[in-house]
Amino acid sequence: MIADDRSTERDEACRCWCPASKWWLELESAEWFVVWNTKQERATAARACNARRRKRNASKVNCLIMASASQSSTTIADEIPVIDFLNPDAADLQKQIYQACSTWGFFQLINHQIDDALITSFKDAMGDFFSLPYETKLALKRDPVNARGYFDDELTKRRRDWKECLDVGVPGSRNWDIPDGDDANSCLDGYNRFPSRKDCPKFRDVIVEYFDACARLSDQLSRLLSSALGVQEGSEEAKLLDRMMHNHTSYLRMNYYPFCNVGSAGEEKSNMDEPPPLGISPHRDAGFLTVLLQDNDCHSLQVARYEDGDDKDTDADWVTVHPVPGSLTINTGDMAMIWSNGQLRAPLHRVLTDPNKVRYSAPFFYNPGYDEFITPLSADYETSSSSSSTDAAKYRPCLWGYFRALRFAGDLTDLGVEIQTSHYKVDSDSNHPENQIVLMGQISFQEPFDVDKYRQILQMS
Ligand SMILES: O=C(O)CCC(=O)C(=O)O
Ligand SMILES: [Fe+2]
Repeated sequence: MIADDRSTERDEACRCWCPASKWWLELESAEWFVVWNTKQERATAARACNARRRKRNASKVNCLIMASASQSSTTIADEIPVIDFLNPDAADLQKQIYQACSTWGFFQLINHQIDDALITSFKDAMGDFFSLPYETKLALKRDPVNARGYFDDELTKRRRDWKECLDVGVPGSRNWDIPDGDDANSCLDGYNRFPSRKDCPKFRDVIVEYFDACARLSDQLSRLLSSALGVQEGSEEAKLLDRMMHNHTSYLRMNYYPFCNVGSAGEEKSNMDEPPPLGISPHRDAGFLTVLLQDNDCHSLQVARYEDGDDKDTDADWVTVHPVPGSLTINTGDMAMIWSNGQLRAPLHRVLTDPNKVRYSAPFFYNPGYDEFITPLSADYETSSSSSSTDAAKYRPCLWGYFRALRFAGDLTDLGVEIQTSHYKVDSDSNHPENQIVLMGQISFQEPFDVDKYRQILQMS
């Protein structure tokens, strides 16, 4: 049984609150409550609900499926692969990573070799930062000409997230010793804004050390993925990764999710007749891969489960990613999906809010150089028949600096539809592949991108 005692007070429409998913359920009949105790029953319920939703052309039954996934999360979470980085069998390690990234797009990495003491200091540093007075954090606020810094007003897929963040990225000079605001440090994403040493004495040193450790780990993971995809070391195709090691444009995001006792319209919990807001709305990470440090106490990250060959975003079946103690959660992003011609998945995921607990997390986004055109590996733009020795390319080349600038613009301000990899599918009629060339002629990747200045071109796509 998943609903708490409020379920006994269901109204005509059989609405009830599901504490497991923290979501309202709209049900047509009470028998739906009891069918979710096993995975098999849950799958049957999901199929029946989908059929019912299609028939009624309604969106509400979605909630039922989301809730059912997290209800049985103790068993389902076990299915997100746990991979041991110290596996002595290199071929087996590659295979496991490939399998995880081509199905779930997520796995949990144990024995990742980032020091426990560093992780503890990093978590303490995050806690210190987010406990600063709001005005102190606000003084570091990001803006339309600097993507880095503090913010609490991010939009994901045009909806405001329930979180506070601080973004710190690799300096333009690639040298952490040069002062953050120095011209040498500016790049498309702007420049870093750290709290003062007076406010957070050890913060900068700890963040830089953790950042560098994540970059090294990301490089190792990318190479394992690349070998698993059959890319030969030293080959032309491997060069993207060689360059990425030196020209990556990664950033580390520190997330703080306050507990949430309001509905989506901001009313008090007692009056709530809307589902609560989300910590982060469903999205895919834009870069190559993400190294995520999760919160051991508050488990709110959910990933969409896909059936074989299924690539739909609607009707997602959500599975909670309970962090294995000591692990880092890894997922592949949009650029890995394009690069692998769709063999690796950029998984849809979201973060729930919690009515009682705060949560901290820190994704490190490992991103290519701004000027890289990410192109499907060993794929051919001429090939249309499956009898050819190379696969037909599924995506057109994607300029990372353009994709990143547009994603940032969409996080900051509502531009209409957010840029997605689907806009680069060979059969898409989107203007992005052409617009990226136009924009490339107008901007410099060594200068902060100005969202307001290029608003017109951003909205053209
Ligand atoms: O907080 C989390 O666990 C995930 C965060 C996330 O998905 C993101 O910041 O892109
Ligand atoms: Fe994410």
